[in-house]
Amino acid sequence: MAVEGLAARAAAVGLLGAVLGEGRMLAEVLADPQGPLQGLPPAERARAQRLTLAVLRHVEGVDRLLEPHLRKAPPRMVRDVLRLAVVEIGMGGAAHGAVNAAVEIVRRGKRTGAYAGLVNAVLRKVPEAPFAGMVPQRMPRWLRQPLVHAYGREAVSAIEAVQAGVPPLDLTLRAGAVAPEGEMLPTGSLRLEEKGQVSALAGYEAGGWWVQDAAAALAVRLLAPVAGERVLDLCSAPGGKTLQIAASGAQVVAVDLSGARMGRVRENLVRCGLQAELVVADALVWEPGERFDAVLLDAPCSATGTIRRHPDLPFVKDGSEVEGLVALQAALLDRALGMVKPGGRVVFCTCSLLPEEGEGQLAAALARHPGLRVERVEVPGVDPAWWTEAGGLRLRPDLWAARGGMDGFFMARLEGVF
Ligand SMILES: C[S@@+](CC[C@H](N)C(=O)[O-])C[C@H]1O[C@@H](n2cnc3c(N)ncnc32)[C@H](O)[C@@H]1O
Repeated sequence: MAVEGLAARAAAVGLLGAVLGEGRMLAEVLADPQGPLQGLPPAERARAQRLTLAVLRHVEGVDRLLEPHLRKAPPRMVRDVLRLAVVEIGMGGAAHGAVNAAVEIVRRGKRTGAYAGLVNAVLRKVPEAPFAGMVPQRMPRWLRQPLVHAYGREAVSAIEAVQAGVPPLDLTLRAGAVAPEGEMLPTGSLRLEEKGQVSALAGYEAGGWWVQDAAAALAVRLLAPVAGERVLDLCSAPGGKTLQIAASGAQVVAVDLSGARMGRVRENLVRCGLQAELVVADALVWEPGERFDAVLLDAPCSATGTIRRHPDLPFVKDGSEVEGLVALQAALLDRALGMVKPGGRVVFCTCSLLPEEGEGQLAAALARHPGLRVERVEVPGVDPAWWTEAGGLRLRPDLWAARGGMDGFFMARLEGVF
């Protein structure tokens, strides 16, 4: 019997195995030509990816629901098949289609055929609306604990509730851009609920907009580049902020360590008809040969502010990289401060929720550089409550929760004598 959507579901199970079983980041698996998506047409690839993300957003609750029906732990692949079917039903999919596909995938598996009956029996016991009353998935302890300490239990639960949902798609627009229908956010980003294929959206070819989370778009607003200025974009790939700076009319020099990621900056610039000088280099050693009017440093970080878009992160990372990242961010910030003209400004930002990669970095930089000061400038649409006492912007997924939230970021504008 042919089961509709079997290939996409089987691929989703493969993706889940790579993330949950092998600890690989989803982006890396998706880009792997030998990965589970190989040979699938674009629509099926998109479906497999959508299903995988949905499962990763609900693993904890779904496992709790399955637990009473499993006398002993089934093989990992069988568990992922069960998780996928429950999530599909939870998302409103037809139960019979999800169950048939689950049974078929297990039946066809090399060592799982004997579990087909169990899968069928367990899934028949799943309630019609399995997500009802399900507690949002908690972040892992290494991350949750410092966040509870920084923001309180209630805020962390609110962050987790936002992370359980499918995030909207935010676009950054150039003046006069042809853009799809959406909600204009107070900060100027356009928010779409219904996404489909990005390249099929109105105005994509014309290049008047690009995808960038509303929170991410605020870093360049804080930098406020103006036409004719020389602006350095350190750690620039894949280039959302490079495009934004270039669109202001400033001359951008964009630096990134990764040649492959810089390729994406180039593609984005071409599509949008914008220009920037691209340099593939290590910002820790690169010498610009000039000083800039303004510098943006979007430093590498734990990316813990982006879990709603990357729900694989909590399953793959264990926090062990954070200490090294904090040291790297401080070193990059000192480099950035040395590349700006007297009287210029530096914006430091990270897409992290961890204070040590944000508020802590700011405090440490002020202690290292007594001539440095934090400038709190007017950014349209920014709620005054988002500013920290020290003058940084702390953005969290639970801000604008009813609208779908925003990525977690910390950003601060530094001026003075460096
Ligand atoms: C948070 S991402 C930047 C996102 C980018 N600014 C944007 O808006 O699309 C951090 C980037 O830092 C780059 N990076 C990491 N270490 C670096 C270094 N030592 N020098 C230059 N770039 C580095 C990474 O390759 C990565 O592309």
